[in-house]
Amino acid sequence: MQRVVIVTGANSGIGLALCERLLTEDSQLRLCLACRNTQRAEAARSALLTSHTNAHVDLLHLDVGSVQSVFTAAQEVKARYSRIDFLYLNAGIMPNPQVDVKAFFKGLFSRNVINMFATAEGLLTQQDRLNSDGLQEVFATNLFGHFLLIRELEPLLCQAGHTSRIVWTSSSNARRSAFSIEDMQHRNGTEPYSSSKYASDTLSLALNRHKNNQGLFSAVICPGLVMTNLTYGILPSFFWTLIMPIMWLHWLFLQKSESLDPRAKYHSLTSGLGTNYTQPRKMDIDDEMSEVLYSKLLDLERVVRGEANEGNAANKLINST
Ligand SMILES: NC(=O)C1=CN([C@@H]2O[C@H](COP(=O)(O)OP(=O)(O)OC[C@H]3O[C@@H](n4cnc5c(N)ncnc54)[C@H](OP(=O)(O)O)[C@@H]3O)[C@@H](O)[C@H]2O)C=CC1
Ligand SMILES: CC(C)CCC[C@@H](C)[C@H]1CC[C@H]2C3=C(CC[C@]12C)[C@@]1(C)CCC(=O)[C@@H](C)[C@@H]1CC3
Repeated sequence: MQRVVIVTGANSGIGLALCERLLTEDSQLRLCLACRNTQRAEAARSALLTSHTNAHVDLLHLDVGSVQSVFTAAQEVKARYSRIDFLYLNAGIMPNPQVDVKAFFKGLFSRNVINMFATAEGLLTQQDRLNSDGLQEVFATNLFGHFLLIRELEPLLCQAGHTSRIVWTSSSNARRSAFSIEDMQHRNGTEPYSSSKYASDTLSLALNRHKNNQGLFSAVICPGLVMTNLTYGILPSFFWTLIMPIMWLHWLFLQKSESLDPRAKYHSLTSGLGTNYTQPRKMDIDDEMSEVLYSKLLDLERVVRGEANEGNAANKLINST
């Protein structure tokens, strides 16, 4: 049977590379590129069709950072497909990133140096802002929009006798200490990216707990360091070329299909001999917090649904979460 796969943020970087790979693995796929920018999405579709001439590649307009766009896109998906086999939640942003150069040089001569290169711990801050729904933009894009999308698509994802998978593109930058359940949108901190990625790890656990019995399974992957628009937004490309000899240890990907552990994040790594492999590592998450996050996201969902029906008023949202 033709498998239906949806990829958010599919028009560039990891999302586009993933689509290439998926079509190489299974040319019969029904692949749907869920993107916010129609022009870039069409360019990505053309590029994919150049290398896979007979592929079925659909486009879907989706701004995952906008509640209304998620609702509209989900309606469209439900009209087009009768089920979803894979939903890759890959779209992500890291706005206005700043690298703390002083912390870098300090870290370079500390015992934490390997970890620093792998996770950017203590090095990266961002400037977040409120979006037009009154939500923090990084939270809305990297986490909440995807959560709403899952909720809207549950009829297609949770079907009797059928297994569907969700795959989150997380990050080694996800850190427990950057996330607070009292401030899940990260209004008061300077590491919204790390917080949102930690929240997606935690949410994945809760989704497994609530949805496995309905045939829906969630997994978290961690692509390592990949040269994309996101990384070029952090530092210019010549810099990356300069530090490449050091960074090659944290290089790209190989995913094997295996039975996935809901508490593990699947890291893409490269051995000293240049072989790519995937390694599951236990995530620093706990059941209780994942449950609280899940129910807080459901509360927020109720609020935005109320807002969407009334068609307005960001302020209520700001005050209620
Ligand atoms: N590059 C890296 O080293 C790492 C990346 N990641 C994660 O990988 C994922 C992909 O990022 P990457 O490929 O690196 O970066 P890119 O910037 O190349 O890709 C990000 C994609 O997400 C899309 N996107 C952003 N905001 C929205 C939105 N509101 N609605 C819909 N689509 C949106 C972008 O679309 P548009 O073109 O319109 O901006 C783009 O297609 C992210 O989740 C990132 O956090 C994780 C670890 C490391
Ligand atoms: C002299 C320079 C100012 C310092 C460069 C330090 C590098 C070790 C970091 C700079 C950007 C970092 C980074 C990541 C890891 C550490 C750095 C390469 C990530 C790969 C961490 C995981 C992610 O999600 C990526 C988006 C990060 C990209 C930036």
